[in-house]
Amino acid sequence: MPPPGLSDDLQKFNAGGSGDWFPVAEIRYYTNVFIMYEDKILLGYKKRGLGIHKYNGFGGKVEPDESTLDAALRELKEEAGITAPLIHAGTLLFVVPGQKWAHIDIFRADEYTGTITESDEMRPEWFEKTNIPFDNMWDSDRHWFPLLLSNQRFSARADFDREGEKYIQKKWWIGIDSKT
Ligand SMILES: Nc1[nH]c(=O)nc2c1ncn2[C@H]1C[C@H](O)[C@@H](COP(=O)(O)OP(=O)(O)OP(=O)(O)O)O1
Repeated sequence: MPPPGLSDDLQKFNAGGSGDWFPVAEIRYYTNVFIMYEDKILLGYKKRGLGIHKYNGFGGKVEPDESTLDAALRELKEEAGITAPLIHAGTLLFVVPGQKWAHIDIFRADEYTGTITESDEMRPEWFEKTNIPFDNMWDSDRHWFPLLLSNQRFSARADFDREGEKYIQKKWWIGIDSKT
């Protein structure tokens, strides 16, 4: 059974961790964009803020007056200097006790236009798809990346305990979204 917050008709891909799911909280919407090209994927090294020193896709909060897709395009331009024909790849619920749930819409594209440019927030860097720096990324990503890379839509939930500045993954559940 998928955990609270995910739809009932997902096919389980993997799950792990222990304990109870954290209680329901208000949702805040975010985006995250991954650009692929041939055998490579573009990640950004985060230079400031939450997730500093981790590699991630390009993204951030959805503003009240914009669609999720518009937010994803805006963040891709702001953080990496490019634009791309984005496809919705999946969603991730990032849950930390005492905070709003982050509902992250994840997009992918296999091409882009513009010149990849470092920003104040992110330093873009290409990685071979066979050599992704999972040890230097959010811990949940290694569990859903196989679906992102194989073009299978997914919905995932990852609950993290917070210890000071550190986020420690406690429990996760990844499902394949076969509706689309
Ligand atoms: N790849 C990822 N895997 C994961 O498990 N959690 C992620 C994630 N990317 C982001 N998160 C979580 C961390 C954070 O709580 C939330 C939003 O993170 P972001 O880095 O996108 O947002 P920012 O706070 O930088 O937003 P902006 O200031 O609008 O750029 O989602």
